[in-house]
Amino acid sequence: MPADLSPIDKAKFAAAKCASLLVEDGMKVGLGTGSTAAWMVRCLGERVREEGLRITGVPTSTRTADLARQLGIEIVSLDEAKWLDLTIDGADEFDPELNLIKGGGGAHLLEKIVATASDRMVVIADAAKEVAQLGAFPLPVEVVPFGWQTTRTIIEETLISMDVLGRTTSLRQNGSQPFVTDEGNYILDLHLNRIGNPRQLAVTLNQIAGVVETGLFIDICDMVVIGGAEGQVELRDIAAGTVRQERIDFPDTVNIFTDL
Ligand SMILES: O=C(CO)[C@H](O)[C@H](O)COP(=O)(O)O
Repeated sequence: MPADLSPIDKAKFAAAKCASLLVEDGMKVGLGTGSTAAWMVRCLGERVREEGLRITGVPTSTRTADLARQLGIEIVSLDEAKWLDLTIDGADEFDPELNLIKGGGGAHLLEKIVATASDRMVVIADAAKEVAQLGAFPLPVEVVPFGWQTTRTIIEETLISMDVLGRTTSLRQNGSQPFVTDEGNYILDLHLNRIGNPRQLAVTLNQIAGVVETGLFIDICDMVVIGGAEGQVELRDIAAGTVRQERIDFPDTVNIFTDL
């Protein structure tokens, strides 16, 4: 087992490796964004190289596109692919109904478009992402830069009538500048602590002019693969009512991680 990987990275790797095995030859696959998704892209790259797996990937960010290209995965735009067999992505939180908060990496707009254009969305996560109720992770809301301060005020006023515990917002920064998404927008992080009704909140926020998309993914995720630091994985499919446990063997050399 590689000595230099932290327990959390081992957990992310286990989930990513397990989900990468769901990909079959000829599939069109949505490639998520973030550190867990990056492991999955590396695992798919390994399968492309070593098994000759033929897949077409649709990346959800420039970061993921760059990584996939480097690893020899053929990538196309969503417009070229049109519809996908499967999207595999990380998440910041998931609840018992597999509703999600995403957007910690600022890519949730493209991630949501890609996930909803897929037959199945599989989330890969470590156990720390599981929550009884969404909201401890600040909810990312992508907003158009034009008039963003007005949009922020309207969001804050709207939150007064919502079933949430906290109501402060912050503009995501990249150093001393606002963080800018791949689509040229800003991100407001909503510090809500607990979201009583995620479905209602998502619909309400999406009605505000200037809001492009929220990081709430409601009824989009089909299955979560939860990885553990010892290589154990749990596959939870709420709709099918199944929970499956498996074990993923870690590669026994350090190099395989750096080579992936
Ligand atoms: O939504 C995302 C990016 O927009 C990521 O999937 C989410 O932030 C999880 O990231 P990580 O796997 O690094 O914990």
